[in-house]
Amino acid sequence: MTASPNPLTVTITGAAGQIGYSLLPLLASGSVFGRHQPLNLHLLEIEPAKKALSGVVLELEDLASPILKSIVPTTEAVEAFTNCDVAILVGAFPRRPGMTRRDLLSKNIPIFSSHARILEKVAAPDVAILVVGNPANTNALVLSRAAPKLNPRRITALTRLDHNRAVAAVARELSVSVSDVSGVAVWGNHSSTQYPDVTRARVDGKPVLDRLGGHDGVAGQLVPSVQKRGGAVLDRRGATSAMSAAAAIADHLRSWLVGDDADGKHVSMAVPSDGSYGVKEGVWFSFPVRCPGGGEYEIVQSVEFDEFMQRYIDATKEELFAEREEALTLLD
Ligand SMILES: NC(=O)C1=CN([C@@H]2O[C@H](COP(=O)(O)OP(=O)(O)OC[C@H]3O[C@@H](n4cnc5c(N)ncnc54)[C@H](O)[C@@H]3O)[C@@H](O)[C@H]2O)C=CC1
Ligand SMILES: O=C([O-])CC(=O)C(=O)O
Repeated sequence: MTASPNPLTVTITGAAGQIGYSLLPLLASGSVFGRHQPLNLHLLEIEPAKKALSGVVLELEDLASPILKSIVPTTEAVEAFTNCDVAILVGAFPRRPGMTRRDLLSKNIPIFSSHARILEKVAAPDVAILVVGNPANTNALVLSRAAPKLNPRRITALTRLDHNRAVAAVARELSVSVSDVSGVAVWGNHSSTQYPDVTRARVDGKPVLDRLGGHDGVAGQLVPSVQKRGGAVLDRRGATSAMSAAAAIADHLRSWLVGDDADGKHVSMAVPSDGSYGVKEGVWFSFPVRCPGGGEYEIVQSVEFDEFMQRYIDATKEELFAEREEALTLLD
């Protein structure tokens, strides 16, 4: 996506929530779509958050951003999604204590299917959609089922936060700069079954698995620490990750829609499975992808699985197909 003199219309749902609050300044500063790309921001919230949203709008105005051409706060999804080029779907029903993933799904299916139907009708025809609200992978599937006219390749879900967590963990462990780390990928679901694969990690192009403790070392420490990182933040902050989630949304959109991986590194993104690596079609699965920019992506095809890796992939794949079955039952 090269900067266009025409404003890009970006819709953020759940805009007055914690992630919205950290994401909006990144958008307004131009650090996502570029400092010369004018933006219209459409901010969707639910009625109880209307007043808080109006406060967020005051702050957005006070950023005095030269690229913000208009700000539309609304509680009407049709108004929010009309002509939108990019939809960032953050607004979701939150997980409450004691809720299972099925309970969470049943609360979120109506939200994502109703947004899907409206997006299909009123958004720009090639709207690019990023699903953030949890359970993100399966909400993306629900969205696609409810809006069959939307191109599934234009619907992605966020696992870049997990990817960034894994890259940062390798860098910390080896006391190197994150920019020297490559070859890390996150596979599967944005949940504790995700597989953050650091077995192919490289620093300055050299393999580092041995320095990370080999298969046993990473299975005992680094992998579970990335899988449970969201819980660790929740435990200390008393709230879920928001600053790092917003930064990951910015990274995801930049890679996917602008294209910033010219240095040859791949990134991780949940995209519709196409049979790659034995993941049958029908779920949004996180794969390593390369993004040339302009909304294209290619799943990296060259990774060889050993038994160690296959076990993790099977576990996260099974969870996603089980979530799919539950979602399809609830959708019927
Ligand atoms: N995929 C990922 O890596 C991550 C996903 N998340 C998920 O992102 C979501 C949002 O997180 P936070 O901003 O921290 O939550 P939050 O609760 O602070 O904000 C969510 C906002 O969504 C709004 N909302 C609820 N239903 C809505 C609807 N139907 N339409 C429009 N807005 C609606 C709420 O009023 C609230 O302001 C959660 O589902 C969370 O689990 C959070 C971190 C990482
Ligand atoms: O469970 C949540 O809402 C937070 C989350 O996804 C994460 O931190 O990865």
